[in-house]
Amino acid sequence: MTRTFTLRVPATSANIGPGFDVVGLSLSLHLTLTVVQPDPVPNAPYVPTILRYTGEGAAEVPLDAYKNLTTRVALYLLRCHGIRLLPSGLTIDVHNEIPFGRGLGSSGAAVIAGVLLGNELGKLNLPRERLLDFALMVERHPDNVTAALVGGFVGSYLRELDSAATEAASVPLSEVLPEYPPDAGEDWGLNPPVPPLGIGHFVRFAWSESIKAVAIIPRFELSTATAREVLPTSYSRKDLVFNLQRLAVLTTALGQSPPDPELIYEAMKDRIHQPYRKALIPGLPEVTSSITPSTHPGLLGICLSGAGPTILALATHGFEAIAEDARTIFKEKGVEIDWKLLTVVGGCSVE
Ligand SMILES: Nc1ncnc2c1ncn2[C@@H]1O[C@H](COP(=O)(O)OP(=O)(O)O)[C@@H](O)[C@H]1O
Ligand SMILES: N[C@@H](CCOP(=O)(O)O)C(=O)O
Repeated sequence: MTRTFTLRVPATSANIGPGFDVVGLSLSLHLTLTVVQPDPVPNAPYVPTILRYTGEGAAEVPLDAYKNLTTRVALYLLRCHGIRLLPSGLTIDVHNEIPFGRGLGSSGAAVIAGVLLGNELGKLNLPRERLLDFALMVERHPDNVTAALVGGFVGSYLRELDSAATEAASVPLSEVLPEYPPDAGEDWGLNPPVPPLGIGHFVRFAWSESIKAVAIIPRFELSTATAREVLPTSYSRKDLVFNLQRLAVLTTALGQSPPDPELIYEAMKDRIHQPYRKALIPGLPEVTSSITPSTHPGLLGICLSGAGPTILALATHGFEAIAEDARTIFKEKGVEIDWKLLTVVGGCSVE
């Protein structure tokens, strides 16, 4: 019997100021895949996957299943379980609400969609902790993928691995997700790098229902890879302590009702990544320093979303004033924006 299922994965905002590569928040924009898997017909020729795509990124995303990030991740999972190809005759309709390269976790969502897809197609029944291991072999910082997988306000760390496991987890991405032609020989896909067990660990923090997220989204893309290249490889003790102090407070402060703007605004400041990324995002320091709880009642805190260029303002009210004033500041720097009022949502689903 033909099988149809739907995968839904939320957008995420990583870091929330001081929690670089540590915390993430799942937000109400989704990547949705509707998958139709026909019954296998014995001895019939292999029918390649049809991938259709609407919404954000539709003009640029590859529709070849061997080039598209989501289907490549699904294939990686399948290859690790002895299945060399996607099932014959598969049709995947993708609708995407998450803008590409804006710091809202589009690639993390695509990777989580890929592990869910592989898990379903291969009937692997892997628990979500194991799905996270596979996702982490592709997206190597845990903040986005963990929040997209489990939902809510999430903190995560990568376990210290022994030297063999470290080596296994450090293989180049090109070996995890090789691009290859659909007519590759019978030997293709044997011995993919299987992830070590239990790479990522996470915990969900409380989240105050009254807090909404204003995503102020510049109309330009900034790849996460580029925004990571500008970061230093070491930091001063002063800057590390600055972030650790704030992160410790923030993880509890955002779950309190009513949330305290005095505490949160300061706790969302960062010295580990935002100062280095300002050269890539004209207007970033001006927006984050001039929109404050005293100038904008309802604002709790403001930070770069993920690697940017989106700015995330957490607030209980006054959303439009926050976003329109950010628009004015960005405009002075020659940057046009769109903004969206988002809520914190649950993690991915399979139906
Ligand atoms: N739904 C998707 N399907 C396929 N590829 C995707 C999808 N979403 C994102 N990507 C890939 O990820 C890239 C963006 O990733 P990245 O630079 O990490 O930015 P982001 O902050 O949006 O995650 C896109 O340019 C595209 O190559
Ligand atoms: N911690 C990462 C988060 C990247 O998030 P994205 O949504 O921009 O992919 C970083 O800051 O580099």
